[in-house]
Amino acid sequence: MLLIEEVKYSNRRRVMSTPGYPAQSLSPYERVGGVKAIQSVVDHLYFLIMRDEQVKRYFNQAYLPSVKAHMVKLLSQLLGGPREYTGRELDDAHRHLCIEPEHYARVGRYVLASLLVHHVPEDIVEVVKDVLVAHEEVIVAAPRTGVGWSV
Ligand code: HEM
Repeated sequence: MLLIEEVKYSNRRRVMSTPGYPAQSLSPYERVGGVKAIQSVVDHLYFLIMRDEQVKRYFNQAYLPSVKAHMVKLLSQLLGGPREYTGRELDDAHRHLCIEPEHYARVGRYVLASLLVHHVPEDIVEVVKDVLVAHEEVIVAAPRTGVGWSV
């Protein structure tokens, strides 16, 4: 089962209606700038991860272009974009890595930092943060919730 599901937004922003154009509501995916913006966020995320001595070793055996492509699709789907994620379930993708809780928190902070430096609206950052907290137990070896989530 894919545990990260599309985030349902109750507070979809209404774009001001222009005479002749109907009001539209934008998904979080559209609000952040679509796939190009999400690719930039993910590039930045792995830039940070691969410069962190504590976490980069987990990726020694990984084929990074594929991991990044899957992360782009997962994040896009989470934010209400196309449902195109074809990677493994998150528990299957991470179980063999025996990830420590503090390393999950480090990567989580990098996710949030990457969103912030790309000027992703704060309400969307908050939703991603909630998703990260909620999915720690799927990804880490022995979860210890609630550690180190401030950026
Ligand atoms: C923060 C939440 C995380 C999400 C949403 C996430 C998401 C993903 C996704 C979508 C993949 C690709 C799956 C596939 O290709 O089938 C992946 C792979 C991977 N992730 Fe994560 N990940 C997270 C946290 C972490 C953390 C904390 C680490 C290590 C410190 C990590 C290390 C890896 C590695 C090494 C792979 C490649 C595994 C392999 O190829 O066997 N991930 N992750």
